[in-house]
Amino acid sequence: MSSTPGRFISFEGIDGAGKSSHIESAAAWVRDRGQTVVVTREPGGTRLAEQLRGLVLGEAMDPLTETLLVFAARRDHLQVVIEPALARGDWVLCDRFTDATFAYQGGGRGFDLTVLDRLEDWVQQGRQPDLTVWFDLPPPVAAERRAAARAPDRFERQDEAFFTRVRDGYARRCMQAPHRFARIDSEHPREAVWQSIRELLETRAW
Ligand SMILES: Nc1ncnc2c1ncn2[C@@H]1O[C@H](COP(=O)(O)OP(=O)(O)O)[C@@H](O)[C@H]1O
Ligand SMILES: Cc1cn([C@H]2C[C@H](O)[C@@H](COP(=O)(O)OP(=O)(O)O)O2)c(=O)[nH]c1=O
Repeated sequence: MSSTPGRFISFEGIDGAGKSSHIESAAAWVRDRGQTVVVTREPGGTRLAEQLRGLVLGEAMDPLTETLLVFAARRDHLQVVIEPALARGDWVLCDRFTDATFAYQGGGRGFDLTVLDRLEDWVQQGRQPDLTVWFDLPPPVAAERRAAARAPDRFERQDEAFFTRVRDGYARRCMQAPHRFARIDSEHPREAVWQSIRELLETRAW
């Protein structure tokens, strides 16, 4: 049995911002405090949603198709993994959630935000993360980090202007939900970034 009710924490930011580098450390930190933790990601997190992820990251498609696929993956993920975990009292740490759709499909692709609002309502039925950690850094710095780290997927091949719109999309969501969002300056060295995350978990997640 968990000693506190579960929390749903999402990790967001443009590609190369540092989410993956910190999510396992955050999970270990929470586990050390006696909680059961589920680490998961979007698009993905279930057998079906991982298949949809492969399509979204690999196949050319129009923005509406892309949007419907990420929300279909999210629906399955919520029903199969996230809601059952929260009902058990587990903590769910999720590498990206719906803010990514507003940032990438809304900001990056220019897709209609009012349609995204409606899909969010239908798919999530009011479910939102308790805390969203937004790793923010300038697109050129993220591009340098990515270039040093891995081969690009369909999104990572986009130009700087695309990632500037994605970043602006995150900034808009942050302004709309300041109680939920926490911005971390991830241009800082890794240890400083981790320190900020730890402080955030101590003060806003517990
Ligand atoms: N604070 C940091 N300073 C410098 N490099 C970093 C920092 N955080 C992460 N990196 C490196 O940047 C690259 C992208 O980080 P990653 O965690 O994969 O980003 P994301 O999951 O947000 O796409 C990796 O090579 C990682 O080692
Ligand atoms: C969740 C989500 C992700 N994405 C994109 C952003 C990322 O470029 C990609 C996968 O995210 P991510 O897991 O961060 O990629 P990686 O494992 O390569 O670090 O999917 C969307 O466009 N919309 C969404 O709703």
